[in-house]
Amino acid sequence: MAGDAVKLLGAWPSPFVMRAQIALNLKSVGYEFLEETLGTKSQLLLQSNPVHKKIPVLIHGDKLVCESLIIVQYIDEVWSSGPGMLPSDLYDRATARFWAAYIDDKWFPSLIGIAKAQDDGAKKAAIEQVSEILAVLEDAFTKCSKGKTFFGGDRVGYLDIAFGCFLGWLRVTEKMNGVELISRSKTPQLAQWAERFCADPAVKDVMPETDKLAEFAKVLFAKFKNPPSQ
Ligand SMILES: N[C@@H](CCC(=O)N[C@@H](CS)C(=O)NCC(=O)O)C(=O)O
Repeated sequence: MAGDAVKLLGAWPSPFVMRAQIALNLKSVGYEFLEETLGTKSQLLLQSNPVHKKIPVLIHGDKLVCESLIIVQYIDEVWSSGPGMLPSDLYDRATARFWAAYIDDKWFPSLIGIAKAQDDGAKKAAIEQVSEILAVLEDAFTKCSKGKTFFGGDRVGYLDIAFGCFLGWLRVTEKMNGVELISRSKTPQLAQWAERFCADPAVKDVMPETDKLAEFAKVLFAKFKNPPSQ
């Protein structure tokens, strides 16, 4: 099973796709990347993820796995030799899953809320909300890392992947709005963690370059302001 061909249906700007890429890199699993164009849906995508019609989709032999965090756990379990991505302690595992859900439910929507804000007041409120969430995550880092370098301990793990995949979009948001969201003065632990995460060999080749992502973001965010008429 582990030896079956692996393909990943994705797109380079997608943080969710990056989760699967980092997990595959951590396990040294070779894969073919099938690039989707965001904004359109290929026949392969519609067939592979008929429920949500979203990327990423992991195609492993004849098996299809959807939803990025489920894909990360699938990769961890199928290529099980070496250290696991979730903590070995059961309570720590539950805690990592709790924070991963918080990141998808609260953190990313609030980050995107900055781009969606329609006026300066709404933008200021959205930036404040993101800062409050980052303060919560700074505290979560202290508790989860237990003095080590990553949320998962000595190496990049499940929660590092769940949160770290958004660092490119965070940098773009900082750049486009002239603000610091994660910084040594405001969130010192997250600032150091972010540097280490982006420099990790499993991450650095798949983390999009900020200027390139910013160009993509400009086009996307313009659509938030002026949605195409139906
Ligand atoms: N919960 C999903 C979210 C995936 C997602 O939102 N993917 C975006 C690309 S970043 C997508 O496919 N969007 C197309 C659409 O919403 O139609 C996951 O974790 O995999």
